[in-house]
Amino acid sequence: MVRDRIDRIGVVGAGTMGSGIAQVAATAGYDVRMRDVEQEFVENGFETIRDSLERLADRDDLEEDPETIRGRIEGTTDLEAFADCDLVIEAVLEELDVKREVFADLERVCDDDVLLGTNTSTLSITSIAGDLEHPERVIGLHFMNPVPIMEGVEVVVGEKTSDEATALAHEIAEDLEKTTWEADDKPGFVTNRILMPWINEGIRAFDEGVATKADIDRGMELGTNVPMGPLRLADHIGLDICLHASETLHEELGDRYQPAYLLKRKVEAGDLGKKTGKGFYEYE
Ligand SMILES: NC(=O)c1ccc[n+]([C@@H]2O[C@H](COP(=O)([O-])OP(=O)(O)OC[C@H]3O[C@@H](n4cnc5c(N)ncnc54)[C@H](O)[C@@H]3O)[C@@H](O)[C@H]2O)c1
Repeated sequence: MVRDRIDRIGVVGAGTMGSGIAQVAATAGYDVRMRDVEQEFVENGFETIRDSLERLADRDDLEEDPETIRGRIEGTTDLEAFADCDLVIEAVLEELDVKREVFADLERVCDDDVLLGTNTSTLSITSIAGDLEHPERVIGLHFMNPVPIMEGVEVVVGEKTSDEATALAHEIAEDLEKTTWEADDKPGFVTNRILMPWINEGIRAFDEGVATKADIDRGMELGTNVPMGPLRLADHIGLDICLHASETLHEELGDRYQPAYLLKRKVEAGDLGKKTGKGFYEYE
């Protein structure tokens, strides 16, 4: 059984994705509790939300004023704040042990009929829910970055996820003005299974001198009608995140998912893409 009346949504993690999920939930009219481990991280999350709402308001993309939307989000470091949430979405670090711990805590604090979503990019939903008493209400709700802009949400169905939980996950995502597709709990789901080898091949093509980085990106943008070529997209995602996702897929799916050498070297050098000002390109 999962509760289908959702008034209050909990978000675990106030980082890039957690703050975005909190923002779209509040924009859709839900009360939101956004939790991180330190107050400073909660404040950073609010700053990201403030900037994003202001940009959307400047473009006339909001139906309410930013302050009203922002006022629906309560920031906290207290786990017990999730006790009266009707749905909780986890967006903490991409580490299986950390996520399993978060879900064990959520199972303790939340009622048994509360749907629990994870925003994992590559980890198995079945493993995340493995030790729980009620794994049937755990599902992948894989939002894309940046959450307020990207329309898609990948719904990932674990071995034990119930049909009822799956139907509710689609419904909620659509209520947040997103469009969903569904994937089985196989490594990388649809998106990262196909995206990560594409990015790695773009990096190898650059490393092996097939073309300049600008021409690799231009070739893929104009030649295949994607908005960003592989090197520019990797910089936007973060090269450390691409490497981590590629390593997880490599472990699960074998050699065809081996990360490119140059991706590893860039991460070792601390050139992580747009967020550090330098990846394959330089940023102001
Ligand atoms: N960044 C992306 O492009 C992207 C896209 C899709 C999915 N994801 C996935 O979303 C998840 C979050 O990624 P992110 O980029 O937002 O990471 P992030 O590092 O920006 O944020 C993670 C936040 O979680 C917090 N945290 C860690 N343990 C916690 C706990 N026990 N309770 C509460 N908060 C905790 C951290 O302090 C941090 O603020 C990951 O699983 C990632 O794979 C990321």
